[in-house]
Amino acid sequence: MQGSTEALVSVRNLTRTFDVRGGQFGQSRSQVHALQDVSFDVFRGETLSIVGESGSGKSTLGMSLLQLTRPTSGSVWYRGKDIVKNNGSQNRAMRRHLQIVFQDPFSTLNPRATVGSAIALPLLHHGLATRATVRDRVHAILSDVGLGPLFENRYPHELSGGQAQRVAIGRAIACEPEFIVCDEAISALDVSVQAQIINLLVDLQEKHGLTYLFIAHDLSVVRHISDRVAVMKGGRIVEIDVRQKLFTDPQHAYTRTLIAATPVFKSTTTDRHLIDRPFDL
Ligand SMILES: Nc1ncnc2c1ncn2[C@@H]1O[C@H](COP(=O)(O)OP(=O)(O)OP(=O)(O)O)[C@@H](O)[C@H]1O
Repeated sequence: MQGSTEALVSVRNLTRTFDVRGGQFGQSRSQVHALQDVSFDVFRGETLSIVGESGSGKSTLGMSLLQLTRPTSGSVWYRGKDIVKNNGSQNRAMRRHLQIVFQDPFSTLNPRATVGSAIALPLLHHGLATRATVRDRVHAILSDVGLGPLFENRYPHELSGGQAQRVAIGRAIACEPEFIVCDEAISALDVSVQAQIINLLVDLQEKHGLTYLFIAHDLSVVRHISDRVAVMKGGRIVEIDVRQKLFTDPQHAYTRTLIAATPVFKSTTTDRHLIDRPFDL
C-alpha cells in the first residue's frame, strides 16, 4: 500500500439531494438522492478509487469534496476544518491544495488561452511564481507532464486528447496540491493513451507525494492502480476495502456483480505502470 493511515480528507454523513422538475411543463417536482449518508477517509498518499454504475453518485461525491457542488448535509474535514462551511474566498484558497481533473480536458481549457498561460495563471494567482520566474516554472511543469517547452505557445485546438489531458494535469499540479480528484480522467482517451496518462499519474504521485481520489468505471484499471476501492450504488458506499481484499473476497453482492463483468486480470506485477492496454484482456 502506497498510502499511510493518516486521514488527509474525512467525509462524514455526506448527503446531496437534487430537486428536479418533471412533466411536460416542469409542473411536477421530485428529488434525486445523489449521495446518501456517505462516510469514509482518504489516507495521505493513497489512491482511493470510486467505482459504481452510471448515476451512482461518483461525480457528485468528487465535486462535493472540492465544494464545486454544495452538499445538502454532512461534513468534509480537511486540515482540521469542515470545508463545507467555507465561504467563497476560503474555497478558492483551499482549491490550491485540492484539485480536480475532469474527463474532457477541452471543456476546462479556455480555447483562447495558450497552454503556457493556462499553466501560468494558477502559478501567479497563488503566488507560486513571479513574472520573472513564471516561464521557467511553466517549462518545468510541462516537462513534468511529458510535454516539451514549445507546447507553451499552442492553443487547445492544436492538441490531441492525450496532450490536452497532460495540460489539464499540469495545470492541476501547478498549484502544488496534495489531493487530486481524477473524475474519469482517462475515460475519453484512446486505449493506448490511457496507459500513458495512468503512468504519468503514477509518476507524479511518487514524485510529489500526491493523494488521488480516482473515479472510474473501468475496473481493470482500478484493479491495477488503486490502494483501496470504494463501491457506490444508489448514492451510498456499499463496500470499501483494500484493493486485494475487495477483488479476491468481495463482501457485497453488487461488488461481486461488478467484478464478474470485468475481464480477467492476468498480470501479477506489483508495478503500477501499465505497459499498454489492453494489458489484461
Ligand atoms: N445538477 C443535477 N441536477 C439534478 N440531478 C443531478 C444533478 N447532478 C447529478 N444528478 C443526479 O444525481 C445522480 C448521481 O449523479 P452522478 O453524476 O454523481 O453519478 P455518476 O456515478 O458520476 O454517473 P456517471 O458515471 O454516469 O458519470 C444521478 O441520478 C444524476 O442524474
